[in-house]
Amino acid sequence: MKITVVGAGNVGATCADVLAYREIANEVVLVDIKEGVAEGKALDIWQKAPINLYDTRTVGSTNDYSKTAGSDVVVITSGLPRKPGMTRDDLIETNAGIVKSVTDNVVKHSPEAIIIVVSNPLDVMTYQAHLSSKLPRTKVMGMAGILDTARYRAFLAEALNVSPKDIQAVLMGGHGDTMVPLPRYTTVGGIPVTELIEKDKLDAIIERTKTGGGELVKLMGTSAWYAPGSAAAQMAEAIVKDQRRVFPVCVKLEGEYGIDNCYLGVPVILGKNGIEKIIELDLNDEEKALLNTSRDHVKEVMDVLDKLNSK
Ligand SMILES: NC(=O)c1ccc[n+]([C@@H]2O[C@H](COP(=O)([O-])OP(=O)(O)OC[C@H]3O[C@@H](n4cnc5c(N)ncnc54)[C@H](O)[C@@H]3O)[C@@H](O)[C@H]2O)c1
Ligand SMILES: O=C(O)C[C@H](O)C(=O)O
Repeated sequence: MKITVVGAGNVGATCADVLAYREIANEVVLVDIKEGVAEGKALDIWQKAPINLYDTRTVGSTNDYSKTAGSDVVVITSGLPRKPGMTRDDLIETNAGIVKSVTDNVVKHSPEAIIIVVSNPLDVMTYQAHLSSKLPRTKVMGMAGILDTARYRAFLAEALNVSPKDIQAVLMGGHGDTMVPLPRYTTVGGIPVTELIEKDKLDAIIERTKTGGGELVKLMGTSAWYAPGSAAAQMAEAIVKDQRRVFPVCVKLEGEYGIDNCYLGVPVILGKNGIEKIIELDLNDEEKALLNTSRDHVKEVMDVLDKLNSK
C-alpha cells in the first residue's frame, strides 16, 4: 500500500510519521512546494526506523508528483494555518488555490486514490477537492470529526478522571464553532455520560470542544498538529486495511439528514472503498436544529468558494 501526504508542514509531517511508525503502508510519500523540506523530513523519519523498529519506506518530493504515482490514499494538508485572531474561513482564498492545484496533480498521477482533505476551512476545502477531482463523493472526504471528538473525549476523560480509551462519542456538523457534539450519543465504558457528570460541567466541555482549535492557536500562534496528523493517519489506516471503522467524517450529503449538496461531518463506515455507508441517526428536534445551523454556515462559505471559482 502507498500513501501520499501533500504538505510537509506540521500536520503533514506528523501524519507521515504516524503512518510510518505504525506501518500503516509500505511506502509513504511526502510532498511539499518548499525546496528540500519534504525530502528532509522523509529522510529524518526513515532514520528513526532503526530506533523505533519499522520498515515503511518514506520518500520526499519537492512538487514532483511522479513520485506519488499509484497512491491508494492521498492526504492533503497543504495550505496556510490560521494565526491568532483569524477564523478558519479567513484562509479560504489562498487555500482554495492550493487545494485545487494539488488535487489536479494528485488525480493525474493516482486516478484511483481516495482523498482525505485536512486543509482549512475543512468542509469547503473538501468541496474544492471534490470539484477538482471529479471523483465520486465516496472517495473525497475531510478529516475533522475524529479530531473534534478526540478533544471532547480528552476533556471528558480529564473531568471524570478515567481513561480516554473508554470514552465513545459522536459529533456532527461543520468543523467550526457550529459543530454539534451529541451528549445523547456519548458513553463512558458503555454508561451514558449524562449519568456520570453534571449538566453544567458537560455544557462547559461542549463549549470548550467547539473552540478547541482556537484555544491551541491562541497558545501556540499557529494551529495544532499532533492530534490532527494522527487523526488523518487513522482515517488512512481504516481505508488501506479495510477496517470498516465508524468515524465522524466530512462528506457530501445528498439528502441524508434532510440536507442536500452540503459538506458536513456525519458518522460513516470507512473501508477500502472510502465512505462505505453514511449512518443516519434519529436526531431529536434540538439536535436537528443545531445541525441545520451548521449546514447554513457551511453553505454560506461554499457560496464564497463558488464565487471565487467563477472569477
Ligand atoms: N481539518 C483539521 O482538523 C485541521 C487541523 C489542523 C490543521 N488544519 C489545516 O491544515 C493545514 C496545514 O496546517 P499546518 O499546521 O501543517 O501548516 P504548515 O504551515 O505547518 O504546513 C503547510 C505546508 O503546506 C505547504 N504548501 C503550501 N502550498 C503548497 C502546495 N501548493 N503544494 C504543496 N505544499 C504546499 C507549505 O510549504 C507548508 O510546508 C492548514 O490549512 C490548517 O488550517 C486542519
Ligand atoms: O483551529 C485550526 O485552525 C486548525 C484546526 O482546524 C483545528 O481544529 O485544530
